[in-house]
Amino acid sequence: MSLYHEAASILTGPGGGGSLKSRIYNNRALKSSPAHLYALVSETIKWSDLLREVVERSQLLSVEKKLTPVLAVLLAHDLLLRSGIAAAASHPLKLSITRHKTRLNAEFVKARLRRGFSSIDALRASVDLHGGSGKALGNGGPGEEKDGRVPTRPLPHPRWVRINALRTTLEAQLKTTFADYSHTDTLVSLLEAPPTEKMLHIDRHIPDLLALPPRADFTNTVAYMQGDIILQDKASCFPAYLLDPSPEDGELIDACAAPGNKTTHLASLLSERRRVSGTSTKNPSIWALERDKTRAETLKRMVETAGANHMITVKAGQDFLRVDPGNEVWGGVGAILLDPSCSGSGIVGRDEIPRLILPSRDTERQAKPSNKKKRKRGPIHESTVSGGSIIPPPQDREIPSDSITHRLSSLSAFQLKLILHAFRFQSARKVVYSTCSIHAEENEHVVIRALNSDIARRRRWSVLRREGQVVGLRKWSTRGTLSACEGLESGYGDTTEVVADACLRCLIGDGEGTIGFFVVGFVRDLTIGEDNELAPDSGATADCDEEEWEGFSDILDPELNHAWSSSGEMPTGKKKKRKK
Ligand SMILES: C[S@@+](CC[C@H](N)C(=O)[O-])C[C@H]1O[C@@H](n2cnc3c(N)ncnc32)[C@H](O)[C@@H]1O
Repeated sequence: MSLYHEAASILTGPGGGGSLKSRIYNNRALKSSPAHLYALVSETIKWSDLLREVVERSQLLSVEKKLTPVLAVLLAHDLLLRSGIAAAASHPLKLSITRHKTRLNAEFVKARLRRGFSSIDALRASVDLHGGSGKALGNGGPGEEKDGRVPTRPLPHPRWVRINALRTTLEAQLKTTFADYSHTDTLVSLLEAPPTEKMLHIDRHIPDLLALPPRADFTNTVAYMQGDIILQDKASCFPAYLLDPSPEDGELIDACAAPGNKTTHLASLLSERRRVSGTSTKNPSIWALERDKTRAETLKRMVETAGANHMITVKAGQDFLRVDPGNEVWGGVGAILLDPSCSGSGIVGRDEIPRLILPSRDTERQAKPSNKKKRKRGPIHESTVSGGSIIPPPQDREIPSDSITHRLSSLSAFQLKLILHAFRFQSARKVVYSTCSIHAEENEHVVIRALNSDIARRRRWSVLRREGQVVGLRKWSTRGTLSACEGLESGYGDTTEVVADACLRCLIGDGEGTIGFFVVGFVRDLTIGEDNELAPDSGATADCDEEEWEGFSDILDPELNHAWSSSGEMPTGKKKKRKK
């Protein structure tokens, strides 16, 4: 049996327990060198997300009928990432892949560029850092276009705690809940300290945000139970802070609100601004829209616990796309926060298990997305390698073959629709859009399409430039990926560089302790009227079909430091068991 057939049998055969390494090294029936086999299998798993894409786009499997998806990714790995196929020149496996070398190479280059990497070395560094080509997607390489800084080793994820200004102050919490904590100036020293150390770091970008050691648990504290403190990842605090809500904005909409982290953050920021400016109003000024009625219940409870009932009106079951922006009810809305469902690829922990992702043979479907609505899809892996041990694919589960590319394309179409819909609100002058995705398709590409839209040009929407951003985020150094921002149509006022610099990205594992995240602001110049040269707005987005696949909603997990869980776990004083 060749090296590749042996590797394929390891990847698709029954697990049998033990680590991947021990299973290879202890298997005396294998003919290939264990070191060679282990390197091939583990590296192919790491690169499989990208290799899957290359194989699918080259249509290799529809031509080479004898190749299985596993063999295809193994061979593509050696052809594209190593020195070539380890087999005799006339070996049928070698021939089956080398005759497609040119096309595979071209698709490999495109896949690299789609992820925003200018060189193979930068892509390799990111894949090594993140342990996979899926996680590296769209990151633009950690620091690649910034300062070439690639962290040498991953640091643990801190616990982030947001102080809720509706109920308390940072000073009060430092004197009570965190009274016996020492302070450190740097996040790195906090993360390098023993996990039991009572230490905190006051964040330098987001006001009222604290970093605590990864294992710190506050869910039993009075402050947590009464909503004085909220567990919320740092990146998740960017959108409300970037929107910078002020009394002059009038009313605000949080269009995709549940479970309510960003809604309550908006309320906290706004109440602080009101307090400082002496503006007082008893009227609610934030509309929290949530399409999913069950999730809206969690939202309501979160709003209540945060003490924000007097500021927030929850519209349970309300689809933002079904709201008429011209209706007078919304006439006072000056700012909109959009944090829609996304692929969730930036969420730490969700994708920690390295997975073998295999290509589909169904290239016809790849070329033409199905029109079926709302089909939820499962994971696209066949085998899962957990902590180095192989878990065979569940026998009773259909193995869906849809590609990530199609998921991203339907998600991004939906995300764009939401932005264009927000642009239609008569008095809106600020929109913030965010995702917990690392994919450029859901981030910079959506921004460019939004800026190129008729409605943006007609109503004079542009990006919120870096110099106009709140001070903490102006200082944030990781910006949008330049190459992913190309494609601005002529006539748009800002350059690609300005747009990329306006976008903010959070990277996993770059030492800042965030999940993978993207956020951008749009602003509208109300001093000049609409551009009537352009065709009148048809309002068409509201009538469009829903997206095919909804993607992840911000499933909040106390273990991962994302506020309360989507199952509705709230600070009741009793810990409920979460469903896994
Ligand atoms: C990523 S989550 C939002 C997380 C929330 N912003 C937070 O920070 O807690 C996306 C939410 O948007 C909701 N959603 C998706 N499409 C929507 C739409 N068209 N109108 C209203 N809500 C929508 C989903 O049900 C989901 O609860």
